[in-house]
Amino acid sequence: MRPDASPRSVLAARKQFFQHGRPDRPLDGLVPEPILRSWQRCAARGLDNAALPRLEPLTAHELSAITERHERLRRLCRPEIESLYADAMQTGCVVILTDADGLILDALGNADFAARAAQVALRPGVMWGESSTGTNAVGTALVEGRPIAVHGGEHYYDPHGILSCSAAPILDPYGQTVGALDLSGPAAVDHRHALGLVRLAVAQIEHRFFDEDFAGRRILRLQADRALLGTAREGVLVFEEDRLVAANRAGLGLVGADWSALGAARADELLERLPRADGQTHALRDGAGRPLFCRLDGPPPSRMIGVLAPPARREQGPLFAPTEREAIARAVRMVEADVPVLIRGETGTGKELAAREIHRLSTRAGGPFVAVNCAAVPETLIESELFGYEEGAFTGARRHGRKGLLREAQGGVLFLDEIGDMPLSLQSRLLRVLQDREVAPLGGGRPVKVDFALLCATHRDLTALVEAGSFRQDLYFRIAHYTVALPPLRALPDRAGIVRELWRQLVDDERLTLTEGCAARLAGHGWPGNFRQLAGTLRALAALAEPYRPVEEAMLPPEIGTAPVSASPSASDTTLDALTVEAMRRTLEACGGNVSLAARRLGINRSTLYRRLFHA
Ligand SMILES: Nc1ncnc2c1ncn2[C@@H]1O[C@H](COP(=O)(O)OP(=O)(O)OP(=O)(O)O)[C@@H](O)[C@H]1O
Repeated sequence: MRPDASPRSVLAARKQFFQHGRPDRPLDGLVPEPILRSWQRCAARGLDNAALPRLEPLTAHELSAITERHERLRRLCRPEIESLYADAMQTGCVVILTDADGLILDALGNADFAARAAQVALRPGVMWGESSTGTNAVGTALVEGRPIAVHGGEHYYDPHGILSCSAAPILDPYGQTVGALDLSGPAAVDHRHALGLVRLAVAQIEHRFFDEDFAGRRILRLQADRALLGTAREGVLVFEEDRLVAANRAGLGLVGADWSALGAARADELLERLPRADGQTHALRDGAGRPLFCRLDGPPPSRMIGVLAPPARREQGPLFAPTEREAIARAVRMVEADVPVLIRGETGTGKELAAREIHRLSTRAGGPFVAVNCAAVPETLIESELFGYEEGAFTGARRHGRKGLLREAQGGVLFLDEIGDMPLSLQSRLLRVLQDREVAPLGGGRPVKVDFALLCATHRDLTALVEAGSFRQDLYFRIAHYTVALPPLRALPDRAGIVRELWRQLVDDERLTLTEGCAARLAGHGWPGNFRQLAGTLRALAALAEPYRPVEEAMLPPEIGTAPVSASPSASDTTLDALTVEAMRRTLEACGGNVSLAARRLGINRSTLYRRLFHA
């Protein structure tokens, strides 16, 4: 128990506040100010302290969807949770991580106390926001926006008097609250170091956000105490084109600024100068003349001031989860052994990208990759396209005939996309080619030996097509020896991570970023069009975004992420469409009507841009 608020004074305060019904009267310092403010907020909401709080725990399914949305937060917090866990085990506590609303995502720690804590619903899936659960460390820290300890009777609800809790909000580098970390134990035990431990852990977690989001960028680390530079207690400020774009609380405090300085304050308004980016400690003064120790990490000076550094080369390439990567690696071995591979997955799940990846990783990488979309080529042309023809084979045939795509894939990979749409007659011809390993062009030419690896893809259920008689069973057996099944985006773990990584890959401007909340909402959406649809939306958001103003949830169509993750296309798709067209218009305007330039910026074809804007 904290020395400055004895159980007796808290009891007296409760009596005065709850029994004598004097919520507006100061309690003469019987409880700390933030606790009194919180009691007053709760009383104003009509919460009854003597009753049990109304709890509506999430179902296991809902909880798992929400924890998945917060995968990045959980990942970045894991090392601190684990080290606090060791402490919690010894002191009979639990470590708790919540989202920004106070919903418990994880609770780890001493089993005895965890069982008692569960009696007051201190467990995953339960909301500990102040408006529902009264004064408590998590909820009140989130409302007050700072670390807070709530001991025993300081909790609003009587049954929570068995708890002693210390919590601190976790902020991202843009000042957005993304969650809270809490250490809770029995009220009877003295946990005087708990708040300090939680504070330190949160400072470390917030540093980790910087390490991940701003690796290789201009990060200024600062402290008034030289010995604290390089520790979790150092301040952090990030500058872009000499303007402050991200910070932690300590960093802002040290230069006398607040969150409104982001995107607005220039380096020379906050500090006498920026030190050289040499990783050395420099002594300088802040804007008000107070001494500080600073270290600037990041790109060399010539790229630092005034000029936006050219974007660092990003890690490109498809995003596949470990399971799919393993399936692709096995597919490569199949290809080496001349076994055809079938790639299955809904539209936009990356079937063609997977096929290209298999080609890239195989010993056929030096050979061609020939892709044919069996659904897109007219039935009348597909035979000649694939098998080629001799000169004069039919009216309109090219003078010297045509080799055909099967022969063009010689030494490489032939990728037959939408194989389920291949006409039956051609299926027989393809089967013969696969058996004989030779192609006879239309018009009676001599058969030619072919050597290609076959990859096929489909979003359809080929076995159902076989049963319906529209797909040959023998061809099915021939092409489906080994199958790579690509899951829909909504079934993948760490979708927030995927959203961020795809954003990094698609948006060639590091000044444009997404807030945590925005990434989480995007991650929670169902995306019936999978990666293709998500990529389109991210491009649209990027076109609407402003430098140094992270894209916030408010910029998303309201339906995104609020509907449960489901397979069915939702009404949001029409809004997404509108958002896309709006983004196209704005980009075209920004490019002075230059369609080619606008299309390049959006990463789409000119023809697509024309079609969407002028023939909508
Ligand atoms: N794993 C991935 N990582 C990154 N981007 C992806 C991934 N999968 C798909 N995409 C994006 O989605 C677009 C569509 O991918 P792709 O054509 O490979 O999908 P598909 O499953 O073959 O689609 P369809 O069935 O409609 O032909 C790509 O251009 C790319 O922008």
